[in-house]
Amino acid sequence: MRAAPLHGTLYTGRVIVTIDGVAASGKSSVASGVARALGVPYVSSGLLYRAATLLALEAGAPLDDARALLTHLRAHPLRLEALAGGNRLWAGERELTDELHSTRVDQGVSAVAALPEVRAWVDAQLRALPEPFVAEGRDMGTNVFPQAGAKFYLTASPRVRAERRAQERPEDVPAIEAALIERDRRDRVQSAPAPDARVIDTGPLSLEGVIGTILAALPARSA
Ligand SMILES: Nc1ncnc2c1ncn2[C@@H]1O[C@H](COP(=O)(O)OP(=O)(O)OP(=O)(O)O)[C@@H](O)[C@H]1O
Ligand SMILES: Nc1ccn([C@H]2C[C@H](O)[C@@H](COP(=O)(O)O)O2)c(=O)n1
Repeated sequence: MRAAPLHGTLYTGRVIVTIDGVAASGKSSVASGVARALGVPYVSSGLLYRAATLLALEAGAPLDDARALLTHLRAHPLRLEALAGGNRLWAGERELTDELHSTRVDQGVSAVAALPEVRAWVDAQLRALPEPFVAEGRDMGTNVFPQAGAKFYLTASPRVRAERRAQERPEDVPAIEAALIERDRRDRVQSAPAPDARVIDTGPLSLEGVIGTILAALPARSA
């Protein structure tokens, strides 16, 4: 992996790197590694959709009721703390981060993310963040930051992704694989590579290998 100083001057300006991809393709791990190497924060957009879903579930609000969800979000403002080492998500003084990757949030989040009003709300939070940063999600390179200096899109087969995720969760590989395929299907509308994104199949690569591939592909000067 390249050392941070190589990109130190490049990423002090208004530069955004986007890393999109399918569920569990390694977006947040890779974005964190790239951000650390560049000495900038990374931004996990999925956490905002996950937090909106958790609050709706807790309030017993229907996940397809955009008006109720937005009213709730305005009453309970969320704050994304974007750091290179990891992102944290707060609702007022309460930290939600550790509750955002539960199975029930996984199952509900695609319905919430399908609502245009919620997407507009999330996009506004993201566009208000100070540059530079590495942004990961589904539509960072296509919709939210089309002006980004460098764009990547991560893929891997559902089986590979499920095997990786099974190392983190006490569920069996076929059940995780089926859930990933279903979430990919539900997120398909907003999850496509930008025409100018480099697509990376992470299947044959280690985490360090993917991070190194991205660092090596960054333009020498893109500000
Ligand atoms: N290239 C890789 N080689 C091996 N393991 C990897 C690789 N990329 C990611 N992983 C592992 O796969 C798991 C999923 O990665 P991660 O959580 O970063 O994916 P994600 O795309 O952000 O997931 P989600 O879409 O659910 O938010 C983690 O355990 C991570 O360490
Ligand atoms: N830019 C984004 C980011 C996320 N989503 C949706 C789709 C995912 O199922 C969900 C959780 O994201 P993850 O943590 O898996 O990255 O949020 C989206 O539609 N657009």
